[in-house]
Amino acid sequence: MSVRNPRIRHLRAYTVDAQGGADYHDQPAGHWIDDHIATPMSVYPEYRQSRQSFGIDVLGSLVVEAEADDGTVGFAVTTGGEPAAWIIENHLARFVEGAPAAGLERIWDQMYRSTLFYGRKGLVLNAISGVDLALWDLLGKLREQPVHALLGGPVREEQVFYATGARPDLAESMGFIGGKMPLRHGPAEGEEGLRANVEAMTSMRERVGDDFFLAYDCWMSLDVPYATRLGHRLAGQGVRWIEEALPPDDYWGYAELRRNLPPGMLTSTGEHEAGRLGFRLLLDMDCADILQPDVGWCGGLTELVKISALADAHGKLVVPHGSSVYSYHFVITRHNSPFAEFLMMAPQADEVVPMFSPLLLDEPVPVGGRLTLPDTPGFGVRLNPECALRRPFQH
Ligand SMILES: C[C@H](O)[C@H](O)[C@@H](O)[C@@H](O)C(=O)O
Ligand SMILES: [Mg+2]
Repeated sequence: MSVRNPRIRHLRAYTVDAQGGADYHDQPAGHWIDDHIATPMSVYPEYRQSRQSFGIDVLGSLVVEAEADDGTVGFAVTTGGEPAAWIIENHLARFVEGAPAAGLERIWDQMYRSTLFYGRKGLVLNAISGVDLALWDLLGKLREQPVHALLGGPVREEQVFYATGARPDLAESMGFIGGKMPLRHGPAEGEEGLRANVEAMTSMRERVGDDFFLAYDCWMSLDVPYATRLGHRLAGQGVRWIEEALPPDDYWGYAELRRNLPPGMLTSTGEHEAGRLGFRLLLDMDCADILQPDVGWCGGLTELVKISALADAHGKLVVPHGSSVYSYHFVITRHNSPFAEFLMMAPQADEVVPMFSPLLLDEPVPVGGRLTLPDTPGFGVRLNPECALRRPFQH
């Protein structure tokens, strides 16, 4: 069998006008994901009730297409919208076009080094991730292999999932192994808020079985004293981990919190961290038991492979944040990623719907909390032709 290894002739970045998609925080009113959820902005009463009120959905979805000179097209979706599209078209495309489709490492390195003067994390790494994932999809299609095969192949037959959403009790009945709820109140909401946070978890524990794990997602909203008190008030309730309690740059705080939490209650973070050096800091400083890179934000699959190897060498789990099919292809190939996250995108978290709906076709979802990935080449998904793409900048 001959190996097709053409060059990349075109890189294109699009935005999408539809709601939802890769920017899954962009949902209609009444959706659980935009209900009263604790955030760093909860210190301001006027921004407590809705995350959209402070702009959680301003970026929008990004679609990146990479076309090889034999006409094969790979693509990926993530968040980033117009600002990321601008970076890709005006800056990153030069490192991709003309390069061999199998030259992922060199392309990644050039994108990263050339943007260091304004990048390193955040939006620029979103853009790099989008390009990197599109290139993995392209390579899989050229090689006629699923991405998980390019990564070394599955280490297990099927993937099990925990669910994130407002209704872990319903998730349990759907077959998920655990449920993670958003914390609703931040420190500025005082003792009453703390009591409500504890009561919400206590009542959820009463509604689920003893073997079903629960976790609290704090979305960067707390400080060390509050998170420590919350952890101790929840002791004995089968709370497996306290997630992203602090701002992502507070490595010192995470290390302290990890020491403070009651035995058996783990610390997790990394959803808003990027790059192997960011994760190295989390590991070196003993900040967390579980790392949660988002493959659409942390630098893509090329970087996630390195982050995961570092974590593995430190005996830590990597349970990637969301990112749908892009993380499933990775998780199935690694022993230190024993389960995956599924974000419940149904407005009331009462049914399983594809996370990036309506943007992708063939997006796999867990059934009974489990998933066997198909062997379709690349990531095995297609763009939904009903979602109109717009290319705001063309190089
Ligand atoms: C539910 C959380 O507040 C976020 O919306 C979600 O993106 C995330 O933090 C997660 O871990 O899934
Ligand atoms: Mg989270």
